[in-house]
Amino acid sequence: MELVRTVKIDDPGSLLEVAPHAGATLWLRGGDGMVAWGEAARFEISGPDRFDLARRWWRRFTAASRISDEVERPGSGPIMFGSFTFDDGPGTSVLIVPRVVIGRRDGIAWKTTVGDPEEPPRVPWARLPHVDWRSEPGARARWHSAVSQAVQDIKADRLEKVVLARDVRGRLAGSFDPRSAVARLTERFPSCWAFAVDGLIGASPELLAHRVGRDVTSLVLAGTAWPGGAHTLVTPKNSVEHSLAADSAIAVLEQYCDTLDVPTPHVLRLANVTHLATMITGTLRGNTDALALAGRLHPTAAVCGTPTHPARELLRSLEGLDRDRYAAPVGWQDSRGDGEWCIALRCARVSGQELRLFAGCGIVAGSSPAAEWQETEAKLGAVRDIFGVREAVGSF
Ligand SMILES: C=C(O[C@@H]1C=C(C(=O)O)C=C[C@H]1O)C(=O)O
Repeated sequence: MELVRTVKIDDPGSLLEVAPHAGATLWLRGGDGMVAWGEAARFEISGPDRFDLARRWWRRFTAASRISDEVERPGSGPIMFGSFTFDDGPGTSVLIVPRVVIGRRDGIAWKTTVGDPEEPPRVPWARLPHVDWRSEPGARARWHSAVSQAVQDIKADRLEKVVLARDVRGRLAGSFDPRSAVARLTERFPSCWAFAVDGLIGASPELLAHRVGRDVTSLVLAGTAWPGGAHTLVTPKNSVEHSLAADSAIAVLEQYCDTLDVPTPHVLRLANVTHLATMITGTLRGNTDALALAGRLHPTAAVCGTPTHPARELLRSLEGLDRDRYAAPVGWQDSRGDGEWCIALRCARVSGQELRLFAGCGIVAGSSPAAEWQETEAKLGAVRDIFGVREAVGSF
């Protein structure tokens, strides 16, 4: 039985600077969050039951741990980070229990250790390498025909909305250090959740499920405008796209919450795009954990469509894409069941020297292929642009 110990520590300063090497797990927002390293346990799963299997495994892990936690806040004590696949298959979802976690939230900082880990050597940050982007002949034509087909299906009342996505691949010309990538992302997207979990890096603006005790929050985004493209965010098309996404989250959260507050949508401004956003808050009826909520919410109509099943079938046939861990829950959970699960958007999967970026957008009856292409380009810019910036920002 391993001892999981959390102690209060002095403010560590920049959390990113504390991460000792490029293999660290990172979860940051507005300067706070957690950095973690080492692996006390790892669990890989696939299939339609992946969320329930993950929760069961996590319950067993925490039940088998001896816990000493002098902080007792969300994220302290035993914690796992996870990244799930969008689809039931192929691909694996992963949970990682780090050996060491340094966290900070609301002015309180802590260190959690599992067992008695050795201090790893500190490896200086590597600059972000040059990327050779792969040219994709025919990608634009394929996109146009997929969007046109989706619009036809929607006009023929086969469904109301489908979210179509595409990927862009590149080859890294040198070694990749997620600390450098996340540093750039947090600078450019301070209101987003910047992460590096098992080779998935990104800065997501969309919170699928956040649970602290009985309080639940879900930030639903859908409806996008971007500089040089669609200037107007509040249009009938975007309002339809948005309300379908919000409704899909409300329909699930209603089943678990005694009270639910759904304000009118607000405008979320990011460096590359603006979104219509609805911040749903609720009070849980029972003790549903954050990952259970995320698993039930996934996939919302922000990343799949309405109704869910036909949209999922249509996107699968039109995209010709393995979404891998894009557009699926990424986040963390502690032993109390508190946690923070985002939708992995504005992200890239790094494996070896290969880099794969993803972006998608909601298609409704009023969508045009050219505008939706531009929308994916604006969203892809979130990660693509960090490779174009050459100045150092951390301790390289
Ligand atoms: C699918 C993505 O984004 C989602 C789709 C949006 C839209 O269609 O307007 C907006 C925000 C996200 O919910 C993505 O970034 O890849």
